[in-house]
Amino acid sequence: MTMIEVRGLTKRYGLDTVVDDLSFTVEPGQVTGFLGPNGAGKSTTMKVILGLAAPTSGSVAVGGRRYRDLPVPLTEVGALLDAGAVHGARKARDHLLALATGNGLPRRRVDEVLARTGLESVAHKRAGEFSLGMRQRLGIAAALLGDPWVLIFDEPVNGLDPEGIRWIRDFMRSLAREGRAVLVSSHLMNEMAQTADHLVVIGRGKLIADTGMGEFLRDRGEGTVLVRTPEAAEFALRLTATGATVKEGPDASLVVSGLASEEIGKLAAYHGTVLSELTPQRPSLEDAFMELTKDTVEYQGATA
Ligand SMILES: Nc1ncnc2c1ncn2[C@@H]1O[C@H](COP(=O)(O)OP(=O)(O)OP(=O)(O)O)[C@@H](O)[C@H]1O
Repeated sequence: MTMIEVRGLTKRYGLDTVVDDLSFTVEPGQVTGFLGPNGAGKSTTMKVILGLAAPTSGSVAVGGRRYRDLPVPLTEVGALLDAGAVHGARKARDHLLALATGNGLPRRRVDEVLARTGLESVAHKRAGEFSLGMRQRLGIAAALLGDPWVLIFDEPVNGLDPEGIRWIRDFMRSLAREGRAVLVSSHLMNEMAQTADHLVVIGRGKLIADTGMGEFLRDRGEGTVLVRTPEAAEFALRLTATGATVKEGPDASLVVSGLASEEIGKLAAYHGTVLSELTPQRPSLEDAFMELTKDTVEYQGATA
């Protein structure tokens, strides 16, 4: 069953069309990356899904229903929009308890989500004393209170250190493995490549791409292979003879395209060529994303 369905969504603020006839779906059991440059309309779309902003036209459904028709919304969809939103003077556990009782959810859920997000030992600390990473965990704990099948995270890794980023990434993947639908926004392609199974890319409120992550990576080229050998010139000739394209890389290395690393290794073995490095290079996702969205970036620098 499709968990989030956005159909022909348009949102205008005054004369500005912030979301423009946008349609996409978010499926269960996977992380869907919602990607776009700053100001593309990601947060606005998420707010409409969560009933925090009304669509100008079009529709959004969560589990087949509009947000406002969900009897207990927290049990259907949880969201992390702004980690700073927690009242700083409140203790973490009290914050979650207030949310649980206010929404008619069992109190035991508070301890369950504290455990799940690794916050048990700081449950009695004030949220104001939390680091950004801890505040994000608290926000995620709140989103999970109602054990919802749909989760929405707006730029959850912004400003986090590598450990915090890794934690959130693994957490989102574990939620998807449980069969939940996870929609997560970012303006960083590389971040998405490590997290998302599916990609929805928007620019200036319009859909630019809606594709599986694997498909996106394949379409953006096979990538290249970095090769180092003391016999660079000779091996380069052998490579080009097979139809591969060879360019000079950093420090006298070779950058090979059109031939997989396994084939390059076999070729070297056949000719008795010593290789000191054979490294497949990931296609530059950030470049692919910039290329995709370049016409939609609102404010380009003078040199762009
Ligand atoms: N309440 C509002 N009133 C008027 N304009 C708004 C409002 N909310 C958002 N906007 C405008 O809508 C556009 C899209 O904003 P939005 O926050 O949805 O983009 P975004 O893709 O989430 O970007 P970012 O990554 O910068 O948060 C921006 O130009 C923003 O100024």
